Amino acid sequence: MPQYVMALDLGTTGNRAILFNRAGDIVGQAYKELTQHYPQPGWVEHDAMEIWQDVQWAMKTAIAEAKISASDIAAIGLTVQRETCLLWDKTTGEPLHKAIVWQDRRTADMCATLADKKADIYERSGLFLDAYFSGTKLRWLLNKTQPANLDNVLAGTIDTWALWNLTGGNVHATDHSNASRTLLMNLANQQWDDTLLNTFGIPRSLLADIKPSQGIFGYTDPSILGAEIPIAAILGDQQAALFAHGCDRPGLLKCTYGTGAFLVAHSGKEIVRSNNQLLSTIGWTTATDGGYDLGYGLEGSMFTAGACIQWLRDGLQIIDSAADSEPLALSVEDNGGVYFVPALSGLGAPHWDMGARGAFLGITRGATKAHMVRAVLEAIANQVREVVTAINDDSGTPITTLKVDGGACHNNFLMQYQADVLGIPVERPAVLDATAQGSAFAAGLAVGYWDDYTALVSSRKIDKTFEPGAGKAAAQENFATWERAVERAKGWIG
Ligand SMILES: Nc1ncnc2c1ncn2[C@@H]1O[C@H](COP(=O)(O)OP(=O)(O)O)[C@@H](O)[C@H]1O
Ligand SMILES: O=P(O)(O)OC[C@H](O)CO
Repeated sequence: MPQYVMALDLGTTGNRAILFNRAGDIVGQAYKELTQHYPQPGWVEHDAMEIWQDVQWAMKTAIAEAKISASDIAAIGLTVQRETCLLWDKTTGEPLHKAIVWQDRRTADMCATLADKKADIYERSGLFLDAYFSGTKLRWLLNKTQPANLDNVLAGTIDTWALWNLTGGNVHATDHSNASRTLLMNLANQQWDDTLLNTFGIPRSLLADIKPSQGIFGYTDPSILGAEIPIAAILGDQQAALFAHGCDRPGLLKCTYGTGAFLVAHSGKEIVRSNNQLLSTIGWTTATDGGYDLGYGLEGSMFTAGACIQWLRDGLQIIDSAADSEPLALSVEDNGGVYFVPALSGLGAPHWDMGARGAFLGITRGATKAHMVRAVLEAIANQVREVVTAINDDSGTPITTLKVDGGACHNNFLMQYQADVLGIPVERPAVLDATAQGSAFAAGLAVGYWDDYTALVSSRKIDKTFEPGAGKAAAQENFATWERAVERAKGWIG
């Protein structure tokens, strides 16, 4: 009997495969960072072939590390960076162009031309008219590549691309949580919406079938791993983390600090609309005999979190590794008056300003790289505070603890400052890969490998709870000054 569940976590920064045993422990994993392409300012692309090659490498390496065989795997859960999308030729399997990443701003002008449709788009999709989402990206790709024969073309987000390849080109599908990020799905009936398809000029024939997040999507082609393994869950990575944290009802929320930071609250079985510029989205859906169960979410999407740290490492080259940011930030008493606005891809929630750009303010002759690194880490937490304030206002019940996960949560300085600036405890789990864990849990539950969701998520261990401490007053002051810096950076372009 198969003894493991595999998660495939295809994030913006990198792709990983993780094997979980029945106790929910990790028994093998493999990770490869993904090449980021920046062909022009504000543009970000991924090579979809590189993603698929890295997925195959990660699966095989994790299996080898765990010393198991593919037939020991009961199910695969797939979770992905959302909104990033591509077109490919189904006869050759070749992408027509690099995938356009969610952070990419190239379609900001296209969004401006659709401004009169903004209210209708929000009403139908729950999303704002912003270059972040897939709708305008797919239109840009069609304009650019001008496919001669649309019958041979398929479109998809990264889950759809990976699923199509995993199944040997047999299944062209996505799940409700990923589809809800495209600007093309009607949030109320969970189908592709003809008016939205018209607005963005996307032929329906290019799009994947939308299926429940938890349920069988297909089986791996035996030529890949030597076994036919069911792909039994697909979720957007933020929704997968929501699932892992046990946030399955209103009042429960989490924040994931990966490339971006995403605060998502479960909002129940009805669509909840925000008064504070948060998105309405799908949490996840679960296949049932006659259809599916459905849960919605409210989301504050912050485009740049760990990505700022990657930029300090690769762009400015003032740190050697992401982990170096912690001792550097702690090497100075405070930020020395330096503030950073993390608008490297514009600003998401709660500002939704595609024209904002990143900024350092308050630099004097005494500023050092330690002050700048500290300012960047503080900025990541300050933007989370803005979104927590928005969620608190929408729900009317202030949150009392923040559950967190994601790569940047390794940073103790960031977590402590987050607790200080929020004035509430921040709870960090032992397994920070909650996105992978959530997709594994969802897949394992779908095939009966596990049978009790509540028991499973309750068995997760907490690594550390960061309580607001001596830095609380200073953090509150910092936040007030930082808000002024944000105002200066808004509307910089256009
Ligand atoms: N110790 C650290 N301090 C701050 N940021 C970190 C640290 N370790 C990793 N990161 C950041 O976390 C991000 C990777 O996290 P991950 O959850 O894997 O992201 P994704 O799912 O977006 O690929 C990178 O952007 C990296 O810069
Ligand atoms: O790659 P991540 O984990 O930062 O997540 C990306 C989001 O899904 C974008 O919406």
